[in-house]
Amino acid sequence: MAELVWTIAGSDSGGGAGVQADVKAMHSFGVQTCTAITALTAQNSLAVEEINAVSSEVLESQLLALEADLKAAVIKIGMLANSTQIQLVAEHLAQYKSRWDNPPVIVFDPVAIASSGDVLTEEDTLDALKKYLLPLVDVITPNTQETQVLTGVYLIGPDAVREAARKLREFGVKSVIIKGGHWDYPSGYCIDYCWSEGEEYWLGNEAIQTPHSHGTGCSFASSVAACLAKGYPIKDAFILAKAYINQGLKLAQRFGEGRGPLAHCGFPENISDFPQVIEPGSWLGDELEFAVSEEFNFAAGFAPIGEELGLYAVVDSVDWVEKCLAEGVKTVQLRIKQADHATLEEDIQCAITLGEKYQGRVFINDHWELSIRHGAYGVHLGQEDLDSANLVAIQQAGLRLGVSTHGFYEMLRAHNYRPSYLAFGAIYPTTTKDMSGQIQGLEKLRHFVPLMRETYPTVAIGGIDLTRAPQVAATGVGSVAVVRAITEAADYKQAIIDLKRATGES
Ligand SMILES: Cc1ncc(COP(=O)(O)OP(=O)(O)O)c(N)n1
Ligand SMILES: Cc1ncsc1CCOP(=O)(O)O
Ligand SMILES: [Mg+2]
Repeated sequence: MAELVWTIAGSDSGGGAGVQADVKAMHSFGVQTCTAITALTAQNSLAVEEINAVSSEVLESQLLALEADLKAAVIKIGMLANSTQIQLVAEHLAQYKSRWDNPPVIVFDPVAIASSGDVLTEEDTLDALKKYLLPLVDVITPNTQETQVLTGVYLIGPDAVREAARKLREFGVKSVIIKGGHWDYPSGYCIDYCWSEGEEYWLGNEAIQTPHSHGTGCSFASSVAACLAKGYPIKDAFILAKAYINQGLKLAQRFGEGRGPLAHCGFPENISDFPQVIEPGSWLGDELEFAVSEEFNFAAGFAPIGEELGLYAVVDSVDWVEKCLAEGVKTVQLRIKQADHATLEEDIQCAITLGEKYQGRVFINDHWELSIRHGAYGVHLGQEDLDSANLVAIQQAGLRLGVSTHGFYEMLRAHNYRPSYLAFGAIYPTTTKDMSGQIQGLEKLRHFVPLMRETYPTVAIGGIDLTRAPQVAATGVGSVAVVRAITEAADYKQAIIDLKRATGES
């Protein structure tokens, strides 16, 4: 069943912004949308001619109808025409938050100023917003101007952006996304910022030059809302919304004499529409004056593998490495997690030698220094390891690098390093490792694979067994990685034959 999202916003008769944009963007991400209209604006591509706020009764009748029967997972709020509407909506939201079994996530796009420059709200709304609405908001998505109006902070650089986000949190907002479409810092780039649960995320890409950008703010917030309803973490909702806007700006057309609307073209499927995850030490990171740690040793472009990895056995002993290689598994990982494993170096050395003997690809999990020392085929690293491992040394030693990713943000972060392969996980719940909160499912895997398979061999891992293997392989992923499906099989030799057949390898 599709997830339900409401938009409480104004109607744009020109069709480019407001609820019209919201419904299109939400549809692109596959959620069901309900609407509560706050105002009927008379506008076209040139200007907002008139704003007719609906009465409190009309607005409330819509909310009452929806709350009685169509409760939302996420509620996106756009234009609220006056302080009476702000209070009314806030009262309802407060009730939903306290009374619903599953309280809705509130995404607020503080539509203060339309892209044509017309002010869409009455002047006394600012105080009402701060007093009644902001304390209920989970995610706020202001643009540069709106941020400045709400916080009084002029966005002259990254520290000012952080300071503005801190001020917004003081109003009670939980997470903040500040859109950089009008920021132009560094010149010619569009930089966006997200703060959530103590973490900050920066995304950037070259600004897309088009006059046809009407409705980008509404569409961005609606994309975030839809992705949150779909269960994506905020960092993934952030990057997907950004990719959606980039895609829509590239394909936007003129309608009328003024600014045309953003194009709505479905779930973003082209890697070139995704922004860069900005990290310390990158060019954009330097431009934004990100602090670089002493251990920093960025490297990108690791030795290629040249083909898909096929059935991939992830095992915890040399004995299992040999058993899998001997049965014709072409990719095997030695994953020893005990810190005090007495024979660690010896085992790694043996696994590497076995890989050479059977002409298989043996990856070593975590232990990159020993992998370099003994000339492993490759190493597999997690996201955290990317901060601490000596990537330059791994690259210079010619080792292949596999990187774990859990979602779109991590996938785009890993892409900065141009590794030898990308792993997506965990696809299903697993007892092998605590992956709580990181289960991706098949639907997300279906989106990851086409984005990356032209550039990298791709691997799916987590909870995959013989019954699930065919549907995982059907996503087009190049490799299925398993632990228990081999090591806990009644007959591991038969399991290897069956898994290979189920994934189309033989
Ligand atoms: C093929 C493959 N994919 C993902 C992982 C997980 O690696 P990592 O994130 O480093 O976690 P640990 O395995 O170290 O717990 C993997 N090992 N192999
Ligand atoms: C190491 C790892 N990384 C993500 S899930 C996982 C474990 C997969 O094990 P299993 O195949 O037994 O579910
Ligand atoms: Mg690891």
